[in-house]
Amino acid sequence: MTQAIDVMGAGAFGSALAIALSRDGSDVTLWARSSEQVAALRETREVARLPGVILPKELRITSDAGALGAPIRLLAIPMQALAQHLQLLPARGGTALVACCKGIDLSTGLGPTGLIARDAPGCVAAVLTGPSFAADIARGLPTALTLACADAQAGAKLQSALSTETLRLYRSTDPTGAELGGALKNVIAIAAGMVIGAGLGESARAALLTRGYVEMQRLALHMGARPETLAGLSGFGDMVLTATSGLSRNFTFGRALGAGSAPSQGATVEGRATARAVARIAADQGIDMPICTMVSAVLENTLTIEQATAALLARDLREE
Ligand SMILES: NC(=O)c1ccc[n+]([C@@H]2O[C@H](COP(=O)([O-])OP(=O)(O)OC[C@H]3O[C@@H](n4cnc5c(N)ncnc54)[C@H](O)[C@@H]3O)[C@@H](O)[C@H]2O)c1
Ligand SMILES: O=P(O)(O)OC[C@H](O)CO
Repeated sequence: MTQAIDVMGAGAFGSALAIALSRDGSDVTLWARSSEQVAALRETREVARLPGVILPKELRITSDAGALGAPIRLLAIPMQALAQHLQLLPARGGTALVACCKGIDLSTGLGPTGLIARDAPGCVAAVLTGPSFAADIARGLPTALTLACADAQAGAKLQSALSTETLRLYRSTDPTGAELGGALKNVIAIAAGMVIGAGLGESARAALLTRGYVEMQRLALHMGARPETLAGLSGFGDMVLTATSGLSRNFTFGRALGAGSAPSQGATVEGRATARAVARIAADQGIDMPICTMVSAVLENTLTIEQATAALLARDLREE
């Protein structure tokens, strides 16, 4: 049976997922925010953020939320826009809302499934996350992601509906761990970019990733996540991709800051807001998160990268 899926957000990731699922035979509707964007997409079938990629002709494109109604809705919009989006464009009860964004909401400290539970209580909350560049998914390159949903039965159905020949989903019943891994790795990727941009070397990056991963685990476990989730695709896997690739917006943002040059404007760099949210949570709840806190301080201009590096190196010596 053909599966109907709505994808909200016609940026890089939403478009890539819509393309992959449509090619796989699902009945996909891609929702974009403005009628101008819809008109351009319908006319050219090209996505500005995915150069060279053409939208399949079967894929419907709309800005009319009234035209949506599939039992599965993917939410591929920036994290800080999710709360408002859920309130302005509610889904009918029973819809599976699959968050595809990575971050922590600044005003509430909630992750995407927490916001869905709060703002769409009659819906199923799930998160799709893990190491993947939109361009790779759109090109049909092999990719593995985590589909996490607290309801095991609903999660298994989503895993099956959203997997394709090249997009392989592993399921988890730990959305807290999956979404925190995806959020925190962006902060670590910014830090890794700063290290490389500032010329501190590959050894320093390896040390930072290892200690950054300890911080990811520390915060996530404090929030009730399972350690194996952090060790999986959504945590360790995505940290490796994002903190080592020049294709990552978070890494390249940090690298530009480290090199003392201006980061490119207009890119969705989720780790910026997440760093602030994490620094706040760490201070409020007394969780030791030195790297994330330093990233936040550098972004707030209260520390330079040199000062942050010196402060991290001067911490008390400890057991690993
Ligand atoms: N691009 C990737 O490779 C990739 C991979 C995995 C996950 N993600 C995640 O997907 C999410 C979206 O990233 P992206 O790469 O598609 O970003 P993008 O900048 O390419 O697109 C974002 C989309 O959200 C829309 N949008 C912005 N503000 C909005 C609002 N207030 N209400 C509704 N829609 C709004 C924009 O119009 C745009 O269509 C992020 O959380 C990102 O971490 C991206
Ligand atoms: O370009 P980034 O840094 O937002 O990373 C994209 C994805 O999250 C990588 O998994």
